[in-house]
Amino acid sequence: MSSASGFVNRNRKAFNPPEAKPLPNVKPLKFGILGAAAIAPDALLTPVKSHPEAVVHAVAARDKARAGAFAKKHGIAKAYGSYQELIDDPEIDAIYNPLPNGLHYEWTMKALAGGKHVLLEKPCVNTAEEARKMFQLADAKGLVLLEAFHYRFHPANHRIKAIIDSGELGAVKSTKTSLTFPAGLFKTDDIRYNYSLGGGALMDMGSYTVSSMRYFTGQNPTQVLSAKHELANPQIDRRTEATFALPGSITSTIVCDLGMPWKFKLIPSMPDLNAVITCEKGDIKVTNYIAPTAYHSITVTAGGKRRVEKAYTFPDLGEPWWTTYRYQLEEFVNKVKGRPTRTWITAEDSIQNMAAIESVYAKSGLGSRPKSSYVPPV
Ligand SMILES: NC(=O)C1=CN([C@@H]2O[C@H](COP(=O)(O)OP(=O)(O)OC[C@H]3O[C@@H](n4cnc5c(N)ncnc54)[C@H](OP(=O)(O)O)[C@@H]3O)[C@@H](O)[C@H]2O)C=CC1
Ligand SMILES: O=C1OC[C@@H](O)[C@H](O)[C@H]1O
Repeated sequence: MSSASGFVNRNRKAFNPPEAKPLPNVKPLKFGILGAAAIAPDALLTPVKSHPEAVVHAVAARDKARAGAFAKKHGIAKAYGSYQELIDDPEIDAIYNPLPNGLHYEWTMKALAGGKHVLLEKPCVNTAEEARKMFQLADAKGLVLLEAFHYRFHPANHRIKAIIDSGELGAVKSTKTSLTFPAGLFKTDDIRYNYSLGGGALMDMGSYTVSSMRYFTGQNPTQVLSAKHELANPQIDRRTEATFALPGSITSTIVCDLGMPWKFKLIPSMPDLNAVITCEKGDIKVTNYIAPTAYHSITVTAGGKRRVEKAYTFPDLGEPWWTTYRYQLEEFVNKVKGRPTRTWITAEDSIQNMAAIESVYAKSGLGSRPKSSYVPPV
């Protein structure tokens, strides 16, 4: 297939996937969604269509009419006017939590207390301490809790990691992971610009740049060497650039931006969705590690030679049109059903990611996003 027709076919099917037939004699995993959030269609509603063992059974919104309209639009059986009512629905097995970051802790704790598995949007909470408490509760209850770092589940990112781990290029010396978008994508009243809801570029786009830095190097940072923000308001970073020291004399740079100013106020700046991993004997340049289904390239340069790789499927799993979210759903269902998973984001991984994010805010002086005021019952 030519790369142009491959691009068109992949992206057409990614948004309109062929529908899977339910498996005979298998009880599907029933999801409930907290909030009629903008990300829910891409992250869960479309992926479940091609999964034979998952359905979205209910949605809750603070306003019942909003939940009803969302349910009607997406063919969801039930709509609730409060999040707790949905958690209390005995038919629901798993909660998808795409609430603003500052509400992740409270509603994930409540969902776990209600005996539900949770697929939780990134970043998992506002602080590492809250992350630890949440994963402790999941563990104590024997429930699955996954921070939805969907990019990790895609074969392209597995391939990058495999090239690094093969030793072909020698030890990693430095990395740069970026995620920047031009101004105009998010309005000024967006949750991302709201401090009390856990906003900030580093929390939003930056959580991926920190996560991918930690994934590609296989290390947690030991020190923040520099942290620089451009502010949208006194507490909110519109852009963050930071450098870290990691074990093995690795230096890593992250760059994230919620809205880069347009050039001459006329030309939108190009998004940067790229990663560069520089090793002793060569380097890997990745375009679009974050949504590789759309397109991506993995360019490996070593010993005067250059090759370009792509990976849309695993040899034994996936379709070229499977999105990162579809691969993630596959593993979430596997985990809940007690089957082996090839990719997982562990509790410690999520906790360390939050710790690294907080360390940047501490270095710059901007400070961590506020802890939740929710106190779980003893
Ligand atoms: N995995 C991914 O690719 C992406 C993940 N995300 C993550 O998903 C989460 C939601 O992002 P997104 O869908 O863009 O956000 P939205 O603003 O579209 O949705 C957030 C939802 O939170 C609910 N909510 C509850 N309390 C508040 C409040 N005080 N203010 C505003 N909303 C409130 C609203 O639900 P209600 O319907 O009840 O009013 C709303 O639907 C974030 O954690 C973000 O980081 C976002 C985009 C991409
Ligand atoms: O998770 C996300 O991924 C894509 C971005 O557009 C968005 O801001 C972010 O929340």
